[in-house]
Amino acid sequence: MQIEATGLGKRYAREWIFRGLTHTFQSGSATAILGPNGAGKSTLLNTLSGQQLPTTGTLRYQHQGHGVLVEDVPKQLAYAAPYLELIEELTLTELLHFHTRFKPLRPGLTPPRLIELMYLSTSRHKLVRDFSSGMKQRLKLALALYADTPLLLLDEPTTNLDRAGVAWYQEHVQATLAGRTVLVSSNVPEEYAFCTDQLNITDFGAQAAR
Ligand SMILES: Nc1ncnc2c1ncn2[C@@H]1O[C@H](COP(=O)(O)OP(=O)(O)OP(=O)(O)O)[C@@H](O)[C@H]1O
Repeated sequence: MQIEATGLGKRYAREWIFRGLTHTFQSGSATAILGPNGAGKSTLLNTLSGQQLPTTGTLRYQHQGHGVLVEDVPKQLAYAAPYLELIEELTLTELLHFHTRFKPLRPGLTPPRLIELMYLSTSRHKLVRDFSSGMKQRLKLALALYADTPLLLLDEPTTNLDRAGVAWYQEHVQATLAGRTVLVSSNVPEEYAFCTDQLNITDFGAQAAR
């Protein structure tokens, strides 16, 4: 999916978070959105994906040569972020069956196979509430990485992951990149080493916006 932002700006009350962003995220590209804590990376991801309205500017979306309305973007989007919750009162198997009714997995991939890919076979009947924070993060990432969507947003993807978890993320993000537009909000180089483009929010963030 291609996202074309023109003169994009976002303000909360009197505070501009970013302003004057004109940039095209090409179909099939992977872009790291960089900047210090509080610079506005998550706000930008949420604005680019149509989940928050911009204060100024316009966004246009295209997929396979056709325009996509902003209200249809959520269907085309997979998103993993620390502030997005899992349904914790379900078991892992129940959650995968429920979630994938709305956000199907890539063709040929089944929930049992996804459980194997996450190395969570022994926890398949465990309540998600009882998962460790690293297990929950691996689950959030797997649901996003292996969703059949042309747009993938990853906000601080290695939050709560140990070394093995980071290596798992790097392997599986690489395996699921092809044909997708990927945006990664990050401060950690190992999270976005695969990205071909970088956008530093401080170039059009709060400081620049004043
Ligand atoms: N709903 C909101 N209302 C008011 N201010 C907000 C809201 N959401 C975020 N902000 C402010 O916008 C600024 C940018 O926050 P944001 O979470 O986008 O930054 P970030 O770069 O993702 O930070 P971090 O790296 O710490 O996750 C912060 O000053 C934050 O307080």
